[in-house]
Amino acid sequence: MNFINQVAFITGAAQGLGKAFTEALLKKGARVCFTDIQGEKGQKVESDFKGKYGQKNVLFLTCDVSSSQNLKNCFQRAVSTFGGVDIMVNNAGIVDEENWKNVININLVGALEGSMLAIEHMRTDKGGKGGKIINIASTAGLTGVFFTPFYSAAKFGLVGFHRSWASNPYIGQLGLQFGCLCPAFTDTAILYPKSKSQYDDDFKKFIGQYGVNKVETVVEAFLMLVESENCNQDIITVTAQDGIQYHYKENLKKSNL
Ligand SMILES: NC(=O)C1=CN([C@@H]2O[C@H](COP(=O)(O)OP(=O)(O)OC[C@H]3O[C@@H](n4cnc5c(N)ncnc54)[C@H](O)[C@@H]3O)[C@@H](O)[C@H]2O)C=CC1
Ligand SMILES: CCCCCC(=O)CC\C=C/C=C/C=C/[C@@H](O)[C@@H](O)CCCC(=O)O
Repeated sequence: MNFINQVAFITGAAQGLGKAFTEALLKKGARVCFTDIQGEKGQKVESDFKGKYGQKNVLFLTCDVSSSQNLKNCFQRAVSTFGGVDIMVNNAGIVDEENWKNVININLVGALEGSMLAIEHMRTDKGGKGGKIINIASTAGLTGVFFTPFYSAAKFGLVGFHRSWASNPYIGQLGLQFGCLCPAFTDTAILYPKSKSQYDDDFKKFIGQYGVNKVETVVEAFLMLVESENCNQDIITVTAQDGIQYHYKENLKKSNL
């Protein structure tokens, strides 16, 4: 599938998974507005991507998802630059258990606000063209994680929001699809939080036991959601042990996640 005429908006995308999702969509012909709180880093990536994928297909905006106004302005800028947004990817996230209200504001509130901007823009009963809202949660949103309870709480909240919207019986009439990606540990900077914790050794043991996903595998799972004719209600997990696994509403109930 190619994404010619499709426009994506991605948060937290100057590095890591968001950057890789941005490049994967650009390679397939989409136009992408990618955003991040790290302005300088994002601008360097923008210049690289513009060279590879075309000046008119790429836009970087400095954006802090914990600021409602900043996120709204950036979303509107993407709409006015590209003529609309078809795929919203709420990806920005942090691990910072000491400053846990930031974790809730970025990982949960930021993703909910991003989703609401996309819903209002895309819903066909309000003149939109429909679209996909992909939330990047985590397996920590499906199972408790003792060393990052606040992170896990934020991701559980995001999965709950995804499931609630995805199960809305009127979703087809609104032209919306909700897909959710839940990777386990993946080889990006987030695995190395700046602050130390009493659980660092447990964390290392955990990682040693469960392994770490390659970014490419998570990108493959992401593309399964965005390329699907209808990804609504889909939750995809990616673990080093079991690889990519689809969980539809029914079999998720039966699984132990
Ligand atoms: N790498 C992993 O093991 C896993 C990551 N995830 C999720 O994937 C998403 C992406 O994380 P990674 O690429 O792994 O980590 P990363 O740390 O490389 O990327 C996160 C990005 O979010 C940005 N960001 C942080 N605060 C922000 C804010 N207030 N506004 C906008 N952008 C902000 C950062 O600048 C960074 O570019 C996160 O939501 C994370 O929770 C989920 C499961 C596993
Ligand atoms: C089965 C759970 C999979 C969860 C996968 C993720 O979403 C990855 C989360 C990313 C990083 C976690 C890092 C944890 C580090 C620990 O050492 C922690 O105790 C450190 C907390 C440091 C802090 O408060 O900033």
